[in-house]
This record gives sequence, C-alpha cells and structure tokens, in this order.
Amino acid sequence: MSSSSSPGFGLNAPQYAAVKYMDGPCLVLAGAGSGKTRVITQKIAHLIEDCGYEPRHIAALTFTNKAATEMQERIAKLLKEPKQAKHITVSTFHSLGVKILRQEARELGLKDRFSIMDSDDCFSIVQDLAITTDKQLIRRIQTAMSLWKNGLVDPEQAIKQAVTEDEAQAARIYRSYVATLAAYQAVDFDDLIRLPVELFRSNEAVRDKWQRRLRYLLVDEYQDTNTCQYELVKLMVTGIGKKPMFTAVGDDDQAIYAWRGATIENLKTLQVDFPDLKVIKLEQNYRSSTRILQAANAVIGNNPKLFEKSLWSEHGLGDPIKVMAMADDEQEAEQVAIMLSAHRFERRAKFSDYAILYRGNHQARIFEKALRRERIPYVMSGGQSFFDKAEIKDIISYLRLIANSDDDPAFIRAITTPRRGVGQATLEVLGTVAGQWQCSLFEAVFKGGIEAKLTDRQLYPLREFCNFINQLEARASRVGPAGSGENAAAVLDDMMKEINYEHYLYDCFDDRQAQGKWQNTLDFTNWLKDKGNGGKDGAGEEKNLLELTQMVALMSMLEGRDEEPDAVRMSTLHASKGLEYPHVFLIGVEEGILPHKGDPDAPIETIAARIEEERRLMYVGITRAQRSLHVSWCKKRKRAGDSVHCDMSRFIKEMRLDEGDAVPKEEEQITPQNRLASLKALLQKPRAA
Ligand SMILES: Nc1ncnc2c1ncn2[C@@H]1O[C@H](COP(=O)(O)OP(=O)(O)OP(=O)(O)O)[C@@H](O)[C@H]1O
Ligand SMILES: [Mg+2]
Repeated sequence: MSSSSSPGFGLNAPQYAAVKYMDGPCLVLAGAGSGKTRVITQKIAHLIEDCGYEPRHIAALTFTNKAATEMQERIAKLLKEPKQAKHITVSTFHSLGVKILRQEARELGLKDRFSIMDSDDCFSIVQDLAITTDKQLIRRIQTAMSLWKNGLVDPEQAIKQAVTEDEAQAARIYRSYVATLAAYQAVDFDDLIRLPVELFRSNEAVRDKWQRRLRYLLVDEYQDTNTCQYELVKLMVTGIGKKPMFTAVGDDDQAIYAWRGATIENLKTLQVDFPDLKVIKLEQNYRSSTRILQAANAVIGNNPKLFEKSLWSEHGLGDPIKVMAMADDEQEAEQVAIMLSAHRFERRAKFSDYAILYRGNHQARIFEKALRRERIPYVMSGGQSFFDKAEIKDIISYLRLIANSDDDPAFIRAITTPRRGVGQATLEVLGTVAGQWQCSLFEAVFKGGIEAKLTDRQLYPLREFCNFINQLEARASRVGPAGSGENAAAVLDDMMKEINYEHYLYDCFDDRQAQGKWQNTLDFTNWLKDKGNGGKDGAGEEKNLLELTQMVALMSMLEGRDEEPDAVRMSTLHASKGLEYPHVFLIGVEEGILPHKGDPDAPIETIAARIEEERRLMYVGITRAQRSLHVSWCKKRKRAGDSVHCDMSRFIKEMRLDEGDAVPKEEEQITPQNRLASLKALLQKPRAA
C-alpha cells in the first residue's frame, strides 16, 4: 500500500517519485482517481522551478481542450510566476498538430492559412464523391478512412490491401477525398496528427527543430492514444544520441476509444520501444468513497487484466450506492430530476456538484425536458456542441473564408447565408468551371474567361461578396499581438453588421427562435473576442483572427465552450473521462445500451472485446463519482415510437452491491404528488457528512 503521508508537493511517495524522476522516460500506470493528472501538473511545476526548464520547452498533451485549460490554470497556481504558465504548450494532440502545421505548412505544400474541415464538411465531401445519399454508407466510408489515416495507411496502400468490393470502393473514395482536401487547401482532424508525423519522418531538420523546441513531453490519458498519436510522441522524443524525456500517465482500465483507432497495445509497445522505461504504479484513490471504489473494482475485475492494480481510498465507506429500477424512460427522467433536486436541497450542494452520465447522446433529450420542468440548470458536453449549431457554423464559415479563400465548403455556406442574390444555378456553373480550371470557387470569380460563363447580373453579386471578404481579410491579417492596433473584436463587429445576420435570422425564423439564435451568435462573438485577448484573465496567449478560427475548428470536436456556470453537467460517458463530480447519476444502465448492443453478427472475439470496452466505460462512469452514486435502468423504453422491454445491465450485477446499497422500492419513489412529504422526510433525517 502506498503511504498517504506527503513527502512533498502534497503528493504521496510514488507520486512524488514520478514527479522527481528525470533519468529518462517514465510511465505512471494507475487506476481512476489515483492522481495521475495531478502528477503531470506537479511535474511541470517541478521542471520549471527546480530543473531549470523554460516553460516554452515543455509540452503537455491532454484529451480535451477543457482539460488543457484546466491544467494550464492549475500549473499557473503552482508557479512562483504564474504568468509563465502561458508559455507552456498545454493542448490536445490535435491542437499541437495545428501548431506544428501552421509553422510548417509550406514544407507540406500547404498554405499557412489552411482550413480545418469538421466531420460535417467531410461528410458532404464523401457524399459528393460516393454519389450516394445513404448516410450509413457514407459514415462507414468515413470511419474506414479515419482508421486508415490513424493507422498511417495511405490511399495507394489502402487500395492494394482492399479485399472486398466495398473496401475497394472506400479506398478509391479515400484517394479522391485526399485530393479534394488538397485542392481546398484543407485538412481534416485526422490529418492534424498524421501530417506532422509524415513531416517528422521525412524531414530530419524540421523534426530536430521541434525536438529542440519541445524538450520535455507529458501525456495524460495515454491509454487512449492511437497509432498515429503514439508515433508522434515517439518522433518527438527520440533522436540519435538523445535521451528520450517524457512522462506518460494512463490507465488500461479506462481505454474507451478503440472504436476510434486507439489501441491499448501502445501501453505494451512503450515498454518494448523504451526498454529503460521507468514504470510507477499508484494505488491510493483520492477521489471516491470506499463503496464507490469497491463497486468500480468489482465491475472491472470481470475484465482480463493487462496490469495488476488494486485501488483503495481513505475516504471511508460513504453513502450507499442507489440502484433504481424505473417503469420506463419517462419516469426515469422525471425521477432523476426530482431526486437530484431533493438531494441537492438536503446536501445544500451546488448544481455543478452533479453530473448525469449516459452512454449515448440520444438518451439526453428526455432528461433535458425533465430538468427544464424542474427548473434545474444544466450544461451539455459531448453532445451537439455549441459549435455545431447552424447559426454558429454560419458565422464560422465567414471566418474560415477570410482565413483561406480556397475553402470551398465555407465559400458556399457564407455566400448563401444570408442570401446575396447568388442562386443555385450560378453556383453550379461556378463549381464546374472551377473544376475545369483546377482552382477554388473564390479564385474562379476573378479568373479571366469567367465572363464567358456567367452573365454580368450573375457575376456582380459574386464579385461584391469576394471583395467584401478580401477587405475583411486585409484587416484581419493586421490583427494580432504585434498588429497595428486593429483588434479581432473590431473586425468581427463590422463583419456582423455588414452581413446583417440578425435581420436574416428574424426573416427566416419565428421571433422566439430568431432571438435564441441571435443570442447564441452574440455569445459566440463575445467569447471569441475574449479568447482573442488571451482569455478571461488574460492568462492565455493573445490570438489573431486566423488563430481563433483554427482554434474554433478544434473546439467543435468533442466538447462545448469552457465556461462553467452553476449547472448540472450532462455528459456522455466518453466525454466525462478525467473529470470528477461529488454526485453522479448514471442512467439507462440496461442491456443493449450499456453494454451497447453493437453488431450481433460480429465474430465472437470482437463481441468479447466490445463487452470489455463497454465494461471499461462503466468503470469510467462509476469512478467519476466522489461522494454519491445513483444508477438507474428502465424496464421499458420507447424506441422508434414502440415501447420495448429492457433488462437490467449485467454491469449492475457486477457491482456486487451489499445490503447497505439500497435498491428503493417503487412505493419509496418520489412523485410530484408525494414530493412535499418526501422533502420533509428528507429534512428530518440526520444529514450525512
Ligand atoms: N496526493 C494527493 N493528496 C490529496 N489529493 C490528491 C492527491 N493526488 C490526487 N488528489 C486528488 O484526487 C483527485 C483525483 O486526481 P486526478 O484527477 O489527478 O486522478 P487521475 O488518476 O488523473 O484520475 P482519472 O483516471 O479519472 O483521470 C483530484 O481531486 C486530485 O486533486
Ligand atoms: Mg486524469
């Protein structure tokens, strides 16, 4: 057992050892809540304060932007000079990729103002290339392409490897897709990591430069890196005559991204590739009370073990875990909302102390309604992100076009929202000639010969639009820390005024909708201005409009904005990784949902592997809770209008709850009718610590 006395930095002995270890590569392998992320922040402070590292020579990789922001704030608090924190690269793999690509774009034949396509853009591109509207098919092709990219398989290799006709078709589309992105001067999310890897592999000088730039690397949630990300880490830390300097932390029991190409094998590979890797294990959990931890250990005990681990906590037994069987999903949502409200009242807790966690986004809708009815404020993560809202994407399309006029998808969206007298027929002609001339739509508008293709009346609004974008571009490129004084805020404000977006919204939607949408765009532009000035307290780097645009593209990936009002967090299990909440409601824990039903025709070993991954997801969910955990499942659930019978998830049985962990009888459930009495009863009970 680890000692809980603190040898320094507020850490236990093995944590301290991991922080102090500077002789080479180091892997901290430990269960949930054991302080892995804390080791990373403390180690960064140690590198700066005690080892003479300059902040700009340190890079820490986190799994989400939110985690990165939090980490940077925490490090700032640990430093004698908190301002130094902003010079540390704390980012996701994808943001680091953008940083590298932005500086090395030319080496890759990209302009430095490349666009980043989100998965909707990519969906449309594949749709065009595959000449199909079959959404399932398009998604399958997208997934295949993503796995190829993450596995560092290029189109020619993919074509050669294809066995079935479906694979061959996907591989051919992959080849055209890569060419299309190149024509748009655009990259997709997978490229953000793949391209730096290719660059570092092929260009020793560039790799050397980045190795000198980033001298110590730290990786959080290492178990969820994919082949490509692992390759990037390796390329960044190894070189002839160079001692690899990095610390990775991870937990094989929390690997939940195999479906996106992540591979736990990377944990083993690390030991093979770096034979003198120092492996440190942590066993004390600082997050959860013992009952929660025991349930988590019991569940994950059903998976085969890669590494032996056992977690314990000093927090005492804690509240019993409550399992609730609900009649149906309506009742589940209603009950959870009422119970949460009562629980919060009883504990005098904040809304933000609560999280409602679920397997899939579709489960959230019914809860949103119930929460609204109970007047419980909530924020969503891992669902439809703020940045995926149509109005936000409209504004972003302008920003993207200002940054990169070759970005055809952005061009089409911006020129048609609001409409500027450019019709579909005009755009089709423009698209055809741009294809023939091998140039972007924007470029085609001014190319000699276009007059023969389009009438003056068609051409005029096109040119007016392009001139408008050019003017904004000229101003935007003057924006920035070293700019001539015109800041991102002014350019944004003028742009919003010029396009008269508010007017457009009121034209297209009813007043209430338009108002909501307009408020969203205001929230967005204000947030953007704030980021441009270096964030809330100016703790981050100042950013120009181009950098802001690229940052926004990344935000849409996994998460929402980073503000934290006092609200209940609603999140998918995937998006809850690394986070902790005093009180957690884990909902919809049924066979078919968690574990997810998956493909019934899959071969046995993949079914087994899938159940194991689902079990890890359950483990992640349970271990988010600090003090209380409620688990609910429904006997019936509506699916496509029909009410279908559901069974309790095997994972609930696997929690091996004892008598103390209550399963409330139906008559004990709180209903709107007996609610007052229930609340009174709650208040009369002695309050838990
Ligand atoms: N030595 C310690 N003393 C007191 N509290 C600690 C210590 N180490 C970690 N903690 C606290 O325990 C909680 C969990 O730590 P942390 O988030 O770093 O764990 P983790 O291993 O990264 O968890 P996960 O696997 O879920 O990402 C945090 O609130 C952290 O501040
Ligand atoms: Mg962590």
